[in-house]
Amino acid sequence: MTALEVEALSLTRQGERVLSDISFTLRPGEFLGLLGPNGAGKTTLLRALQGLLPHEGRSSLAQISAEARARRAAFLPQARDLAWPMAVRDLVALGRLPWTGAARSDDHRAVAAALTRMELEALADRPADRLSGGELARALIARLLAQETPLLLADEPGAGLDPARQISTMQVFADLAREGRAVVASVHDLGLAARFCTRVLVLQEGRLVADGPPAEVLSDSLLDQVFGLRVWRGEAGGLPLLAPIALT
Ligand SMILES: Nc1ncnc2c1ncn2[C@@H]1O[C@H](COP(=O)(O)OP(=O)(O)OP(=O)(O)O)[C@@H](O)[C@H]1O
Repeated sequence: MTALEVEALSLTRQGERVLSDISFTLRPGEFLGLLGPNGAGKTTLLRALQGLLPHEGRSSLAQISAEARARRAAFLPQARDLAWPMAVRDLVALGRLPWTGAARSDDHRAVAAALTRMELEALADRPADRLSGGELARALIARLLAQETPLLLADEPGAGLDPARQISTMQVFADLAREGRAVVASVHDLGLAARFCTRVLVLQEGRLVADGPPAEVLSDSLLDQVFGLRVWRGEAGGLPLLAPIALT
């Protein structure tokens, strides 16, 4: 059983090749970190594989109806927009909209669980337009969680979060993967990707240049070649530490 199959996906925008021949298969239990420099194609890939952008090739998610897709995959876009002011609890409850019939009896539990996972209980009744940027980012992640889909797609979920919240959010995604969901998140923090992701996929100029466990993929030569970075490496609590030091 697979959570997502992407086969030979390519995309051209304004005559420029933005994605070239991307193929990968994701299984339940995987937390995939999508890495790559600015402009490498991470956002484009996250959108194209849902069928939100015209592309060549195949994605299992792009082939199904929008209704079925919303029950299979939840998406956190890069923009942290709030369409109109509403209480945080109601914002999170929007994640339940794809569900109908008997599944709606789970709404209360799913919203409460998402608020708890993102430590938002104390803010649940606050109008979402009166949150800080990081608090709103957490509320939007809670909306993603409340959708309770087998696959979660998140574009830079750590953006705007303080270091502790970045760690706890990566931990939430890692836990969800361990519980049997599949997660794809674009991540700029190589250290967090190394610690929490079970697998990383590295994009460079729209091409897939590496795919595998972080310990194997994030070699000195790859980080030099793709990011132009030299890193410090260590270990804490049985998990790898990796911190950029300088440009190569
Ligand atoms: N609307 C658009 N029209 C044309 N080109 C675009 C458009 N949006 C993005 N691009 C180009 O597509 C390429 C990939 O962009 P994308 O946003 O997917 O990169 P990214 O890896 O998500 O970058 P970042 O880390 O900066 O968020 C870039 O060269 C970008 O300039």
